[in-house]
Amino acid sequence: HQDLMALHSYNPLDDLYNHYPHSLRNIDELCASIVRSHRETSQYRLEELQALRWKVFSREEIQAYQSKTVDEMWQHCAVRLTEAVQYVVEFAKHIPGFRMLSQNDQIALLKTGSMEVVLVRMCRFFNTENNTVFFDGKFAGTEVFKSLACGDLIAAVFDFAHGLCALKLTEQQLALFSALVLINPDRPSLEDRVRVQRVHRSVEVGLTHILHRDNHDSLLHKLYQRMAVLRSLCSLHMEKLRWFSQRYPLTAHSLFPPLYKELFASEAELLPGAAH
Ligand SMILES: CCS(=O)(=O)c1ccc(CNC(=O)N2CC3(CCCC3)c3nc(-c4c(OC)ncnc4C4CC4)ccc32)cc1
Repeated sequence: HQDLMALHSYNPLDDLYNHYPHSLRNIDELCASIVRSHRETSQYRLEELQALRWKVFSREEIQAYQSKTVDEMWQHCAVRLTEAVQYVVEFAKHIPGFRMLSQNDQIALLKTGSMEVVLVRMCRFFNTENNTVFFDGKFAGTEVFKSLACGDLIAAVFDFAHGLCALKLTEQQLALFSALVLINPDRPSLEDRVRVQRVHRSVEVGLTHILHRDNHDSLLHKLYQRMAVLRSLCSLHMEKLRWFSQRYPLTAHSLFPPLYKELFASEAELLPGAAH
């Protein structure tokens, strides 16, 4: 019976605790710095969003959005997205190990990862009761984005936000999950994949540590499923972006400097210095 009990209560992290107590301190420090960085770069505080929770757009305001032309609405959204991406870049810079990567690897991770983290963060300002997302100062339903002519993409974004909200992640879990999404060793064109793998692994141990401490080990598997959905969402988005850029080359060229150049030219910097 005793063995059974021992077996039942076995947890891989116990090894970590017992054999490498010093690394436990490191894990706590790692988690603390990622959580601190998330809090300082989250763009909106949860209390602010809570206060605005029922501030939705009026019929007139929705009309105004819907009467924008396709490229006007894309431009408008691009400004909002670019703003959100800047906060994610700041978040990335404070993840222990991220700054040690080469400049090119930092850009390669941010090129695709920053959009994914924007989508992960969206669950912080998503109201599942009326299916609205905080956008442009109020909570918007899918109808606000009608003139983007990307109904399937917007529906997928809302579904993703719903799914992530359902997991009821704490800010700490969200911070570690965001870092895990960003530090992805499978990104294309990485120079030093092994180094990225090492940083990814440390963040993964941090997330496992947090989930174990919160007695929510089952969440890790669900978070990995969410990451797969995230990747498909972002490739759908890239498809739309290519379609949009072919149809409205001038807008795309003037408006999406960082991503446009990255999509259609050589390496352009996505880090804040170049984006302004
Ligand atoms: C990265 C800088 S860049 O390289 O210059 C760049 C790259 C791409 C684009 C065009 N895509 C775009 O604008 N998108 C796409 C998506 C919906 C699919 C994935 C995220 C999205 N979302 C929002 C958004 C929100 O942005 C902060 N906040 C709340 N809601 C929403 C909308 C419900 C989705 C607002 C714009 C927006 C623009 C600029």
